[in-house]
Amino acid sequence: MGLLIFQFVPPFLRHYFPYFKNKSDDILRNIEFINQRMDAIIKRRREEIENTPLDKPLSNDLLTSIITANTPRDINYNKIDDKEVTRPMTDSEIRVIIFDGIIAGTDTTANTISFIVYYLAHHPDVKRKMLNEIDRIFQGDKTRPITENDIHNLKYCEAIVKEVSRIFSVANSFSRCLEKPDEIAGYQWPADTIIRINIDAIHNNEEYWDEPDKFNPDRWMVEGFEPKKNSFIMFGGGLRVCPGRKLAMIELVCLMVLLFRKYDIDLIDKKAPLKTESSIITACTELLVEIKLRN
Ligand code: HEM
Repeated sequence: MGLLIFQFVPPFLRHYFPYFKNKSDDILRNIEFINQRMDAIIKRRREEIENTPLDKPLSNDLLTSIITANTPRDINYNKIDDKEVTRPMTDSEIRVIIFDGIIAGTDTTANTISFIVYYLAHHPDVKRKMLNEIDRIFQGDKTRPITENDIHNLKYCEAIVKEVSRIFSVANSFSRCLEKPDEIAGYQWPADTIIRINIDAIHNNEEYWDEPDKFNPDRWMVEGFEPKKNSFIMFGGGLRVCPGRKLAMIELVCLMVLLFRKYDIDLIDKKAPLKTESSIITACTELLVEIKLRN
């Protein structure tokens, strides 16, 4: 709603029509609150970094990496000779990056894991195969940290993430604006036309996918399999492709391991349809599950 009101409701209505004014004022107050909180967090971390001697390690997290980028703490410091590209980032730039990550990277992964749980419950053969992979790699150890090597070996888990996202993508569309007039699908379009690219339609198109309606993670396991160009766009594509795609994949595969190596998760009601609501993303509105410790 926040995004939509500023995109579609003209400033006059937002400034003078009480219904829209109250809504937009509310959102602006929330943004102000979030900005202040984030600025305080950034300031505190900057101070911690500045108070840590150069030869002592820093904590290994995104905020620290962004603050130290292009400073002597950065392993790539001085490797590029362009002063504008290589200056450290200001607090407001850092805030925007972190905010973008929270906005774009929270609901997307959270809803995708819900869809994964739903599809696994409906495909016991796939779930069994996934558990075999997890048990083979972790040998029944339910607590050891997941390593980078494990992530590379969890191929079937990755195939499940891709297949769930192909058949039920959390991002249902994304947009592009034409810079100049162009022909698309046999029609002429003027410059500045906004095109919405329908991810679901492309992921379910028979021209690109064999049996598109079939939930089949094994299609991703075939040696050398690559989807046709631009036919798998869960993360968009081109210059504006999702910058969090690798992080998202790692998060989702790790979450699958953390949940399923320790717990048996099933749906309370297998006959209930997946309840969702679609706007900018498709969100899961309810998923009742039963969680038991695995033997
Ligand atoms: C399952 C998880 C995710 C999905 C399905 C997803 C999907 C997408 C899609 C479809 C786009 C539009 C790309 C385009 O226009 O070509 C996008 C953009 C973006 N995503 Fe993600 N995303 C996910 C997770 C994340 C995470 C974890 C982060 C960061 C922590 C992130 C940050 C962003 C940002 C900042 C953009 C805007 C990029 C731009 O406009 O240049 N996303 N994402």
